[in-house]
Amino acid sequence: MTSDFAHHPVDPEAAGRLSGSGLRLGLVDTDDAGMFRAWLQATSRGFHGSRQDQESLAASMAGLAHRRTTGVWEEGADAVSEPVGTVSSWPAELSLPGGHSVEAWAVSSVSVSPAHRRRGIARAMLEAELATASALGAPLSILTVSESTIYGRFGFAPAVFATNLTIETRRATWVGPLPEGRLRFVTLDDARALLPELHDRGRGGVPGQIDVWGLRWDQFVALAGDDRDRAKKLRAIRYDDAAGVVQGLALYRATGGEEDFTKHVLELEFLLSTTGDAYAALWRFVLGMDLVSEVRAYLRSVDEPLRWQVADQRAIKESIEDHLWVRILDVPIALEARGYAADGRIGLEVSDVYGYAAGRFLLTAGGGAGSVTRVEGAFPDGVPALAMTVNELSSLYLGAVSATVLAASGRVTELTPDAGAAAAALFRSPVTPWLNVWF
Ligand SMILES: CC(=O)SCCNC(=O)CCNC(=O)[C@H](O)C(C)(C)COP(=O)(O)OP(=O)(O)OC[C@H]1O[C@@H](n2cnc3c(N)ncnc32)[C@H](O)[C@@H]1OP(=O)(O)O
Repeated sequence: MTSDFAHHPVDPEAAGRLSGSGLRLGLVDTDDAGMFRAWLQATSRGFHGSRQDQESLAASMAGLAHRRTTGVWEEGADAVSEPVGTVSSWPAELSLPGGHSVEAWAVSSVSVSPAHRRRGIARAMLEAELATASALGAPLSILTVSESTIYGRFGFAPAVFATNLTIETRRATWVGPLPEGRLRFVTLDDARALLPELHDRGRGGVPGQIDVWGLRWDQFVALAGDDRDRAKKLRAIRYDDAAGVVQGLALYRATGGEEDFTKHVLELEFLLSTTGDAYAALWRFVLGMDLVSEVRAYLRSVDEPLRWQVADQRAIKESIEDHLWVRILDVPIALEARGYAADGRIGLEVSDVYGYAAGRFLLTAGGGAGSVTRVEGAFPDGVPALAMTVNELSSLYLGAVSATVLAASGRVTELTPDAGAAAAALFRSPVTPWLNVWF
């Protein structure tokens, strides 16, 4: 993808449509402090955030300047007035099954002023993002959503799920491994220095993870953001293995305990591990904490080994939600980028109201890799085939959703008997997809 993605001209079709309503779609020059500040304040208001103070504006400006930053203004508004629509985007490295990765067009900060909603501004901005991503050669786009009802119409679909855990510590006696390494508290600055390296070491093996930007790490350790109470209570603990190599880190806060001091809640904000050893050591530490009756953990994998490391699985209550949404734009490039757990062929008839992913494709998987050809007319004899929209193909892409389930739900049509099972075998991911950040 071109390194000049931030300056690629806005989509003329979407811009023309908005112009007909007295609105201007344009890029924010992130070197222009006044213009960028106004865009950031509009975005914050759109998400019911605080009016940003100078310190947090400065952090956002430094941390987000590299992104493509787009706004919508009322015609005639000057450059430093707040836009009525905001969106940002950038090429993110998305981990795929088989230890592969792809550059995906990440979309974030979609907001429209509450005074300008339901007039098609978000639609124009999203359609412009898809056109830009496609023009720049991105095979797919990704986002995390505030509401799950907005993005299906643009071809996005849930592709990675995440779970929030509530754990009753009294029942969660540790029965897992007893690692031989060492746990020790570190400062938030030290945690900040460790997080990117630990994340980068582990993310390639987990489909759905992305490369995380610096400002997000600052926010994790409360070095950015305006929640002072959170910053005061946040603790960081690292795990070094028996050889002395750092292999994991956890961030947590203890809250509550006012009525009964033995019943604090431990909010596990982040737990990152690069080995099973580090995972077990950090979870064991968290669950064994004195004066804590409940642990709450956020954005965890839907397939946590933890379930098998406590005496009573019912100590863990889960609340699963869609998390990462995917929108495939170029079917051959996207499907050839990932690895496959089985050999075989499958025919895919894909419809897409925007046209990007529409067509008939033959996927041939062998030796872990896949190749895709376009098919005119019928699929070859004997090849199992499925029909679906781009949404379902996007849900299947990372292996978190099974084609048999989508076939049973009626979302995917089996054009030949048992094609769902054949596709499920090909698309399956041996590692459960997971994404541990919002963007
Ligand atoms: C990737 C992310 O950034 S996720 C964050 C999304 N942003 C937010 O939640 C912030 C608060 N909300 C907002 O700023 C706005 O309400 C937005 C961005 C969600 C929608 O902006 P609008 O300009 O009002 O949307 P627009 O008028 O273009 O509507 C486009 C379509 O989405 C639908 N839509 C808009 N908002 C919603 C919603 N909250 N829930 C469900 N559907 C919605 C509209 O009905 C319309 O559907 P249609 O064209 O198929 O009939």
